[in-house]
Amino acid sequence: MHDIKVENIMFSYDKEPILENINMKIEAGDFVCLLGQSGCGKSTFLRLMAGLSEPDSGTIFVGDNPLQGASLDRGVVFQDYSLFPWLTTGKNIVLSLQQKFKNESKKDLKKRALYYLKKVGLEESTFDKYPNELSGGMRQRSAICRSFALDPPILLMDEPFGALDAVTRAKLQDMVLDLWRKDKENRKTILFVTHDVDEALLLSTKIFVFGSSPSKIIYTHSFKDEEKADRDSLFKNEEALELRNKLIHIINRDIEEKLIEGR
Ligand SMILES: Nc1ncnc2c1ncn2[C@@H]1O[C@H](COP(=O)(O)OP(=O)(O)OP(=O)(O)O)[C@@H](O)[C@H]1O
Repeated sequence: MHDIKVENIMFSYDKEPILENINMKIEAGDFVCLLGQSGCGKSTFLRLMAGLSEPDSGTIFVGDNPLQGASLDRGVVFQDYSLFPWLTTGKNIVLSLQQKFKNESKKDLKKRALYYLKKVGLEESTFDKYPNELSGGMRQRSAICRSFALDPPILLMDEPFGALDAVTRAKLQDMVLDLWRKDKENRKTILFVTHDVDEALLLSTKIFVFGSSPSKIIYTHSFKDEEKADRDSLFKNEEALELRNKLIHIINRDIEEKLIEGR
């Protein structure tokens, strides 16, 4: 369990600056939501966190160690489910587990996969089904199942529920919150990209709002434990409503400023 420190990260694509001077402090066990308008660089930042790209300058520390490349310590869930279509769901999960739990037998890995399939609300029979035989929600549950079964201390989630209908989305939000909360001793640090303010308010212990062109952090909010609203109280709690309006205002202002700049 390690804190994460992001120091002065700069990143550009083909000399086009995307991220400018990103600084963050994240405590181990935080549920962090990264908010911001479309195209501002949230996914780019998550790719840096995953070690899939390198910053032009600056350093990300996990504990005392500068982050270098991809690692099984950081699991990733993307919006597009990222399951190989030619393998059954079970084989997809076991294949990933084999990389981490090298000494475990296939039987034990299957047992582990089935345990987590149940945890994410999927039937055992899902194990033998191909991804195209599952609904979008079931595929995303499978991808989340794989990530939790791998048990990384840090989980990076890039708009994992963006493609789902509202009801499935709400169910999966509750499921991830539940999985994160229950693991009290060893709570994962989650970095979750979304452009949905309500989703961020429901899930996060900490919110970073990314501005655009090039992206800087334009607002940060940390919740104290007692402030945290749940789904039932979210829209009844005045402070949460005030924060919601503030976040929407900050993001809209950022969009308007970008439109004015582009004129
Ligand atoms: N591989 C790439 N090559 C060049 N430019 C890229 C590449 N990937 C992303 N970009 C650009 O970088 C900027 C940031 O993109 P990014 O996907 O990180 O934004 P985002 O905030 O995650 O957006 P969204 O919420 O729409 O997913 C955008 O202008 C995008 O067009």
